[in-house]
Amino acid sequence: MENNNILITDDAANGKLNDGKDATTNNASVCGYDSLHQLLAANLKPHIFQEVSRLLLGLNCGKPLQTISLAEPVNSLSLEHDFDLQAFRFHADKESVREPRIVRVGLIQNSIALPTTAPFLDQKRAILEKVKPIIDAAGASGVNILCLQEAWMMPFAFCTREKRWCEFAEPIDGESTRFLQDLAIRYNMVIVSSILERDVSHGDTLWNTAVVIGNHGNIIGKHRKNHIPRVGDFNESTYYMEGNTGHPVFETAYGKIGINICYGRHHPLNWLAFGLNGAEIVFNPSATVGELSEPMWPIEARNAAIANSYFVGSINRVGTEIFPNPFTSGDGKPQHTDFGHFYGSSHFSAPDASCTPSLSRFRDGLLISDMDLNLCRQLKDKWGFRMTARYELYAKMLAQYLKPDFEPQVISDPLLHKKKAS
Ligand SMILES: NC(=O)NCCC(=O)O
Repeated sequence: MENNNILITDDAANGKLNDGKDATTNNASVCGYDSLHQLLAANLKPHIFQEVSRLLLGLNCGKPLQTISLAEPVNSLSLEHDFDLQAFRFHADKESVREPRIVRVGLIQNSIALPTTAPFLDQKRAILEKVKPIIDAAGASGVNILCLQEAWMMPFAFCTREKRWCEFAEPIDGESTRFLQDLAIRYNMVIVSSILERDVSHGDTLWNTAVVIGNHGNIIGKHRKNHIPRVGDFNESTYYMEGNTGHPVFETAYGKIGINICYGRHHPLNWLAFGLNGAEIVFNPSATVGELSEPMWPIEARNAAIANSYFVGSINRVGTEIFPNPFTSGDGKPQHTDFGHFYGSSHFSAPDASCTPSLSRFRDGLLISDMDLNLCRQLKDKWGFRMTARYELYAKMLAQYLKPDFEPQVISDPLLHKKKAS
């Protein structure tokens, strides 16, 4: 079947793709492919694919995003431990006053390692063990800043509402932080680790927290998730409250970073606040499922990067996690034992509207990107979003809106009421 110069085979139209892969071989795949990008690359003629990529991924400094080839042992690690590995480079224009500020950033997505019925300590240790070779690959690639997915050290059990999963919580300097501190020192790498935190100084309170570990293994600080979801099976408010750390930006050896944890990505003001505090890269460690959010996933982060003139690193976990006891979603539908499929698809977005292809929808993965942080200011100079933002207008509007006697500014068509009256 030939359609406007795009090759769509009859097999593809019927669910079989033209390399013989069956669209149904892996439910979590994109018609048999790891990602939409791979599906398009394999099924479009090269010149069509180039044009589709220009529109889908944008251009960086007027060109398609460059890939980077990584030296051994990185490729061997990815083969041996079966994780997706991709690497790209975002350029900025050459400036005459400032030197380029190139930083290598990594994102890791992973599934859990043992069934959720295994003893909790075994589950956590197995995840740490599984993620270690991926961190080693990041370290061997010279990654400067690495971010892991939301609550990477445990199954995302917050769908169950069962309190026993609280046992996975750790203090800021707990087991998983200590594990990462050693790796941060070994690889001279900043690591952002999103954990279920137990705040022992405040009555054993729980938080959803990102710990920022410096490249000398020191704990630079923490940020607690600002917006807690109450959607679908995301029953996180049963476990922890809205964060109390504001919108900190951490000045690290490699750049200024912020962390907008998962559901916070739906809140443009949350993204804005990290930008106002000077972030150059904002990470979005997430845990979200296909049915709920997949069409939103590539849009929100990219929009945040554009609107706030910074880079965004989006990370989502992978796999389907089955829990021992069934639960319902309060929607009259049958009870079930899983959240749905965590669709991975981690990627980077840049302030110039370009973005990388996504990692696999169903495999563990490491995404690496070099980024010249000079691009942030170059985009501020070009588009002037900060200058033209009219913050004073919105500060006034929000101050009004927060008052109990707020009245929406609506100007009704007088004819509307006349018609209603007659
Ligand atoms: N972990 C989390 O906040 N998930 C909420 C669902 C979503 O934001 O897609």
